[in-house]
Amino acid sequence: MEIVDTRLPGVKVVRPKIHGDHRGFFSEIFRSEWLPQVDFIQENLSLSAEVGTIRGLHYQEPPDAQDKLVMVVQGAILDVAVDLRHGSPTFGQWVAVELRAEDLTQMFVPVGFAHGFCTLQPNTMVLYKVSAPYSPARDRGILWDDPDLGIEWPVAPGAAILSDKDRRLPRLKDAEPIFRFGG
Ligand SMILES: Cc1cn([C@H]2C[C@H](O)[C@@H](COP(=O)(O)OP(=O)(O)O[C@H]3O[C@@H](C)C(=O)[C@@H](O)[C@H]3O)O2)c(=O)[nH]c1=O
Repeated sequence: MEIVDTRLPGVKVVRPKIHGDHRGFFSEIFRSEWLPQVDFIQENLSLSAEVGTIRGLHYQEPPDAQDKLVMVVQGAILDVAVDLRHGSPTFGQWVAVELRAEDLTQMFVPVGFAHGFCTLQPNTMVLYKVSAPYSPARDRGILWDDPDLGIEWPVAPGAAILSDKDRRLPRLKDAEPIFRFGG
């Protein structure tokens, strides 16, 4: 297993060791000691049928703000985290990592960041642990194509498949400031 930092401090890439043999492979995809500061309490699985499906950019308000550890068990995604912490040197910046079922690469997205992804293959299944329970009342988001973010999504403008909820999300500049850097 290898954990590497990304250009956004706090967002990490986790690469589990894959033990291949004539049957297939075995892999430890999570150990609590890898992320000792985090206590995951819920696990989610989503299936996106079409290439170019975008889910995001999502976060929950405290006290139900969530750390997330995201992986793909079928297909592939471009996984994105955006720094929402006001006062952070990287506020409004994003990082994107390709996660593929073949290599089991994972992205750790801590509290204070929005999370979203775009599917790169049909029938992509994303499995992710979260450190706080789902709270519809505290569910928030930022518009996926907010021009102030400039995220380079791998889908042509107009071709993205989105939920109605995600189409109506605010831009970062219009979102309530919730997270403060260092607080
Ligand atoms: C996220 C979530 C949704 N739901 C329900 C609500 C709704 O009826 C249905 C679909 O919900 P959504 O449209 O919010 O699902 P989705 O757009 O896949 O939301 C997810 O997107 C990714 C990017 C994340 O980071 C997650 O935290 C989560 O926000 O599932 C739960 O019951 N528990 C949950 O934890």
